[in-house]
Amino acid sequence: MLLCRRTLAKSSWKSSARSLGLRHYGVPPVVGASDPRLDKTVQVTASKGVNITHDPLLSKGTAFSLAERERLAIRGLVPPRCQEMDKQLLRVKRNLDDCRTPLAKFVFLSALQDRNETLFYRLLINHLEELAGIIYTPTVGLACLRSHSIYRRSRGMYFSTQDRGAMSAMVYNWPHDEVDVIVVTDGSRVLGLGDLGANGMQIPIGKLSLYVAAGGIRPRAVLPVVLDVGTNNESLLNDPLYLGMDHPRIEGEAYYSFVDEWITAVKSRWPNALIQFEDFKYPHAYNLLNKYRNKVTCFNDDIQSTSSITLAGILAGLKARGRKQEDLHQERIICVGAGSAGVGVCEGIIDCMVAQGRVRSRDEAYSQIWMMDQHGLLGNPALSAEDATQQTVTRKGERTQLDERQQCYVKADLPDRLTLEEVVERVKPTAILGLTGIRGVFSEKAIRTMAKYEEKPIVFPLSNPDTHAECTAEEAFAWTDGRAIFASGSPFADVTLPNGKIGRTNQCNNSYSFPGLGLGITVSRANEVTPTMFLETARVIADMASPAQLKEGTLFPGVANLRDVALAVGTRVCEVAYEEGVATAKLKEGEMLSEVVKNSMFQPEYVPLVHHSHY
Ligand SMILES: NC(=O)C1=CN([C@@H]2O[C@H](COP(=O)(O)OP(=O)(O)OC[C@H]3O[C@@H](n4cnc5c(N)ncnc54)[C@H](OP(=O)(O)O)[C@@H]3O)[C@@H](O)[C@H]2O)C=CC1
Ligand SMILES: CC(=O)C(=O)O
Ligand SMILES: [Mg+2]
Repeated sequence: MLLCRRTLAKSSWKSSARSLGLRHYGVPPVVGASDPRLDKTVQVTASKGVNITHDPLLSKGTAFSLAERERLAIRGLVPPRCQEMDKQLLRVKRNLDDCRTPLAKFVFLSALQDRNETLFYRLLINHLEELAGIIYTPTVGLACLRSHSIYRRSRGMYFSTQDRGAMSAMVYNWPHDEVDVIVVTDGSRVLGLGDLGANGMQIPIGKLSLYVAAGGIRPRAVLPVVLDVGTNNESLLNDPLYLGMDHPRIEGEAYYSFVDEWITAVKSRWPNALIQFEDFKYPHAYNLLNKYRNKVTCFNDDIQSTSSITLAGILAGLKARGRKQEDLHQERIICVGAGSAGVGVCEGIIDCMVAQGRVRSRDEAYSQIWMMDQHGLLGNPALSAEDATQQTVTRKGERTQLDERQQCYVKADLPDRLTLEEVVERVKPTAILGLTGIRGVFSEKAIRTMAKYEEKPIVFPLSNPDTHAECTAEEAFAWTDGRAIFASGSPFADVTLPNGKIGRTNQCNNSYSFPGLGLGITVSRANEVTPTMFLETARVIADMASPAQLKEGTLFPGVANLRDVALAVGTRVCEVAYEEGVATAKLKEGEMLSEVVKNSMFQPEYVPLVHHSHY
């Protein structure tokens, strides 16, 4: 049907709209309207012509119908044949498969996202398992390292030290009034790759792509942000192509007041937006979380959603061993890494032990976790001097003062700075977690010793990307005679064991938790992110694997099912928001929360585009 723009009266357009099966033709919705369900029916736009074909949120590439081409003034601007999404998917997948390297695939997918987000997200959802490893860890790590070389087009917003005093005006440069989720980094600890300054932008972009693909947040309602406070990375500072500020990081009061100006600016324009702090180095990560957690809707991904998924992995691991989740307090856990993620993960485990009511005090829960940093065990310095058996290597540099969070884990009965091998021999752990960013920290000797005492040791090298994992899957299975319950931060392939059986690998990454958390918080419009939300996220995910999967060592649904995981988590988080009185969205009488959450999830489909003058 060809609709002629010039002769189409408003009333006749409405009847034509009805015949096209459009549901929202009554009250003109605005672009980016607050009800996400509007996006599924008809999209109203003030744009025309190339402003549509060049807008990744509006473009359909070759799929504009003749009627749309006519009424939106794009006749002749695209090839004549109207080719629907199935053919487009065929084309982009073939082109993607032709890319020789993961980084080339990353660049290809970024370009697709920049010209047609609907197609990008459909492709991503259809091939989530394969493509998550490109837009997210491990390839996103390489993209961050090379970001200044592969730069094509800007996405998201940068706020830098030259923008002091201007941020409250700058937020209005963003073209969308509705922002549901902001992921912000200062690039100070990007995965396990260290300080990458403004190159860190690829992390918020990748996280938000998963917020959309898995969590069903609308693409137009996400905002990736870099706070460019400088970098201490000499090689970037000396690189003429580097795109960030060319000075060392600001610290102290200058740093915190910079972040404060940004938070104030963001909240003045988008008071309901969820802010996810990402890849901030320790202790800034904790300081910012503690400063803002009761003032704005925010959480720290590395601290809190990592704790949810790691706790889920341990709880599922207990079931895989034939134990109960309530046996958590009997686990002896070594956590190698005492930074944001290590401390955050352990706090989640402690919270769970306390919530399960199986420990008499929080201190009793702390006694089940042995924490290590690069200097070794957090132990008792007075005992180190006396301990004759201690083989502690001479370690360079002094440990800076442990803060009150880390102090909780100090073991008074063990010498300070014991090596991993020494700790394993003395503690006989049942589980070991790696959150160091350092490849090879789990030594063969340590894991073999662990496997002497525990039939099914939980071995979780959680650092990203894969090149920075504390051990590989092959190593973990080889050193435990195939008995390890294994999960890593970045994906590792299953391992064929010498006896022909398969050593199952799991990806234990916060990508299992943050999309659902964001979904539940967005739908409920929670004004606070509560500790229960993280505990319940863990519980929901821990219960997802079937007994048969657990028996063979599979702890979670595969990455291909991230959308189902996010729906389950999002529904529970939404319920918690109402139960705890932090939800501000009104529910209609008789509405089922699970249906509300499900229906709110963005689906990448082409919807009819309507120019607003037609209303
Ligand atoms: N799987 C997932 O979902 C997630 C994984 N991570 C990964 O966790 C890692 C750490 O992140 P984060 O905690 O934020 O980083 P931080 O920099 O805050 O902490 C790193 C910690 O590792 C310790 N460390 C460094 N080298 C060694 C070593 N050789 N032996 C023992 N400990 C060591 C550091 O000790 P010291 O203080 O003495 O230097 C520090 O305590 C990153 O690689 C990240 O990718 C993070 C979040 C989520
Ligand atoms: C996964 C993640 O957030 C990290 O490695 O930092
Ligand atoms: Mg992170």
